Amino acid sequence: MKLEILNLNKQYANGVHALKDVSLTIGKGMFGLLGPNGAGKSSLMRTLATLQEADSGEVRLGEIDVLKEKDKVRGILGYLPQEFGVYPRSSAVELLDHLALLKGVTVSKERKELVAYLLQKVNLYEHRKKAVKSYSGGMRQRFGIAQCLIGNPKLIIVDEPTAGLDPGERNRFYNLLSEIGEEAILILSTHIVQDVRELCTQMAIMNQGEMLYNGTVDDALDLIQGKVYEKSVEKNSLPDYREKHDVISDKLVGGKPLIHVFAQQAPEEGFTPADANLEDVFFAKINQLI
Ligand SMILES: Nc1ncnc2c1ncn2[C@@H]1O[C@H](COP(=O)(O)OP(=O)(O)OP(=O)(O)O)[C@@H](O)[C@H]1O
Repeated sequence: MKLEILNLNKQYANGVHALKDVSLTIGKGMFGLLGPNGAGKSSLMRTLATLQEADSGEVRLGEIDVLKEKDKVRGILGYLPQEFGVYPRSSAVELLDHLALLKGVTVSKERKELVAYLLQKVNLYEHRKKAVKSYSGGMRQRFGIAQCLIGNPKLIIVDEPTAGLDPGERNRFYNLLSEIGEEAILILSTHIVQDVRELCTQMAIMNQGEMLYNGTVDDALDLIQGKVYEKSVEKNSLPDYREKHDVISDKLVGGKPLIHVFAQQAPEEGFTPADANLEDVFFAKINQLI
């Protein structure tokens, strides 16, 4: 099964054009949708999850017309939104049981087995009786994945799932995602480059409603391989470098800015070839250098 998005457009009432002729084809496995805040990722995810109308365009999931046959999509969709609200006092078991019932698992014994299976899968079984509200960020996100998996979805959408997780929690969450990403189409929407680098082979980069890149992570890296140079510079000379060079990014290393520039050859004294990474591709695309 493939997800095909064709010329999708969305303009909000305030005039913001959140999706501009967006086209993408996504197959089975983990797909990374990368973009800075405000790029339009959530608008796209909400549209795919049938929670929001597009102005024009087409989306097909296998034989299903996603924009028209919403109930069919919902039957095979797992969605973890950016803001995942939970009922204040319900335990994980109660909440999952309730959600499974809403999703049509009406036989009580079946539901009980499913809930236990899901809680084990996301490693929350021993915390099953605690209120979800009391969970840490990482546990809550894993609970979010458990509810996503009810009904054995063919399309799984997770929107910015690792924001706010500490490194340990993030790693646990990565492992869980990579496990479930094998059997379905899984779209991971994120502004965190590391999420995509560690988990995805296929990816897209989006900014201001436009798709700037769509392809493999390796091809993305090839776009800049051998064309990134770095130099540690003084803070007050940054504007100068920005003016003279195609600066991809600057970040503080040991309190001093380390700049990455895009160039066909070593630009000047003091620059050394950098190991180009996905973050370089991301910023080079966003800043329209490539
Ligand atoms: N309901 C809405 N009404 C008006 N403007 C909106 C609405 N939802 C989103 N926007 C605007 O559309 C643009 C895209 O927002 P969207 O939330 O889709 O981006 P995003 O890439 O998911 O970013 P973030 O990570 O910040 O949520 C932004 O400029 C945002 O302010």
